[in-house]
Amino acid sequence: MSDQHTASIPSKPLFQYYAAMTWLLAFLACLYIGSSTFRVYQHKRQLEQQIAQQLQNVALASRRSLELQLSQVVTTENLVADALGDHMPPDLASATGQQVARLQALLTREAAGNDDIELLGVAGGDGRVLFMSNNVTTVHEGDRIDVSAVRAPATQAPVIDVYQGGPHSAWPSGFVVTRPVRGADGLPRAFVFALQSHDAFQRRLKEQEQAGFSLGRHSVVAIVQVAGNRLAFRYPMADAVIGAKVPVVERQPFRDHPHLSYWISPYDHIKHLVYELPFANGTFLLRVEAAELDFLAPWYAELVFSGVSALLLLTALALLQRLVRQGARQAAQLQFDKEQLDIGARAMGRLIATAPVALAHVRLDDGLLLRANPAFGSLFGAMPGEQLKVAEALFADTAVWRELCAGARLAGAAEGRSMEVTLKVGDSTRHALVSVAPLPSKRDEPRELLLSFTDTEAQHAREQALASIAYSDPLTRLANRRAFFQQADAAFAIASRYERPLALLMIDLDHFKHVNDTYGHAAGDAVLVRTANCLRHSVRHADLPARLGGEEFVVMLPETTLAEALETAERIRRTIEQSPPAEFEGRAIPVTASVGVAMMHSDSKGIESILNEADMALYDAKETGRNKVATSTAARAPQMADAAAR
Ligand SMILES: Nc1nc2c(ncn2[C@@H]2O[C@H](COP(=O)(O)OP(=O)(O)OP(=O)(O)O)[C@@H](O)[C@H]2O)c(=O)[nH]1
Repeated sequence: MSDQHTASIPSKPLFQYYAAMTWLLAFLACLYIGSSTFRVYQHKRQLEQQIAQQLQNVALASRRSLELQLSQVVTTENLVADALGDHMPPDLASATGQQVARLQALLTREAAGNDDIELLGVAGGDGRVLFMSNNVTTVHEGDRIDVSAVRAPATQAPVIDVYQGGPHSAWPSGFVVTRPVRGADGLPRAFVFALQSHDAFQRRLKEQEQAGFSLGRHSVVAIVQVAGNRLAFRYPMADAVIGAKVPVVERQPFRDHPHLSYWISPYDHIKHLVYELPFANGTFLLRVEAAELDFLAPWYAELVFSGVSALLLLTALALLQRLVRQGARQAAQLQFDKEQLDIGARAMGRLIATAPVALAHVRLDDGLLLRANPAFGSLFGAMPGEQLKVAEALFADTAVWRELCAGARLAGAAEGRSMEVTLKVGDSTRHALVSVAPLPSKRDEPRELLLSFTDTEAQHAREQALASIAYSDPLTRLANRRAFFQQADAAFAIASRYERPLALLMIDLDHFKHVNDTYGHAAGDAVLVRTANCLRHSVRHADLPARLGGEEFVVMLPETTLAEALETAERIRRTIEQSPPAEFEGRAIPVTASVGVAMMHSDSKGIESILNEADMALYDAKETGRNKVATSTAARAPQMADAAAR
């Protein structure tokens, strides 16, 4: 009757495997984050390098552009010399009108023929603008250009510089090339200057781009001049934000590129990627629009981001670990409980298998035997699988089975019901104590029962023996005095309640003392036994013969009239007298008996009183000759006789 435990519980080592897998995943995640951070860092450095290289190319392109203009200026210088001829005045301010007109015409023609040049002009020895190739609203005669760098006698090379508009000019500054025109004494008499046009600069950038320079979606849009830490100058196309008004407060140089750096404005926190171009008159910056350069955020920001991600991931993994550990603990507990249950189930199974009590698991509906232990098999010789219905197969009275089931249903699962029953075992019967307990069910109504059969046959036999000792006369096996009074009192109660007739016969052997004296006590006992047998055979099944003591016998006759009682008494007397006598040592011992008859009547107080009356009638029988039947006085009374006759 053992049960199979089939629940699948993960084993502890499996959870340890899960835990190890989680840690491995955590390690791999950290490795991935670390490597990706490193790759981002590497990528960033590559980008920086690329951009620095490209911006350097732009700077070089600008220089080349200016050098080109320089050659133009050289040409122009010759033209100036040609225009002035040998009559170059010490100061151009004193040039003749013809010379000025000719010079102006030459400058205009040169400027018109050169796309790179916005303006060609001539300044006097003090740097004041005297002539210009064309009239532009932003440059005026009288504006001053800085010629200090080219004034020195040794300086022959043209100076590339930035022109800043004069005090009255809103002319946006630009790259300017200045070249001294020296007199025979080597001193500069005038300065020829050329201003690179904005278009030209853009064109140069484009050429550079076509030649391989590319910043993807980013482009150089402004050249600004920086004085100290302030933006002091801007190229015409610089946007409004990058103006003299916006201070640059933070500058982050690129590690491996000293000319390349981020400039961070507090105004909008935009990073401006700049390449610094050193010139004589200040530092010029090539600026790249930075709004789209966020991907160039410092590498440590990426690291922090990755670190936070890793931290979150590790926290999640730690939580997962905890859950896994809890699960493992619970699983271990479950495993332990399961093992305990298994041990309990095995012990219970062994107990059931070796129990001397027959146990059976039975379906309540039809009493079909489902399972049973070996003791059941040895008691009943039947086992499950034989379609055994216990009600019909085992119970001598199927009503008892129904009563047991009803009791078990009422009692519920906690209790059971026990009953002493008579069971069918093969062809015979056996007494057993049957306990019925309903098995717990998910539904309210129990569907199965657990039966235990305790064989009480031996006990029953013992009880029967004890009862026999307690209630029967050991010599004659007739009911003794106690048994007689117990049953006679009950019969008296029923007869008086329903006014039914009840008769008592008192029988006493005649001269029994003589028998004892003559043949011995053992012979007397044999006579008593024979007398008891005579009584047994002379009365009905419903009558009660008993030995009250000595040679004194009594017979109770329920539902018996006086006439019937007298007839029975006479039959007894005759039987004792006429049936074969008891023998002792080959000698017959003839005996006779006297019988007193009494009837229950309206004044009867109980069995004792009727017995007294029978005893008195017996006395009469003895007194009047023995071996005869006598009736009590009360029974002989006419009214009593009538009643008894009814
Ligand atoms: N053998 C034997 N004798 C018993 C037993 N019980 C009583 N007796 C004897 O029965 C005799 C009864 O004798 P009495 O009461 O004097 O009566 P009786 O001799 O039968 O004379 P009547 O009754 O007047 O005819 C006594 O001798 C008792 O000892 C018994 O169990 N066995």
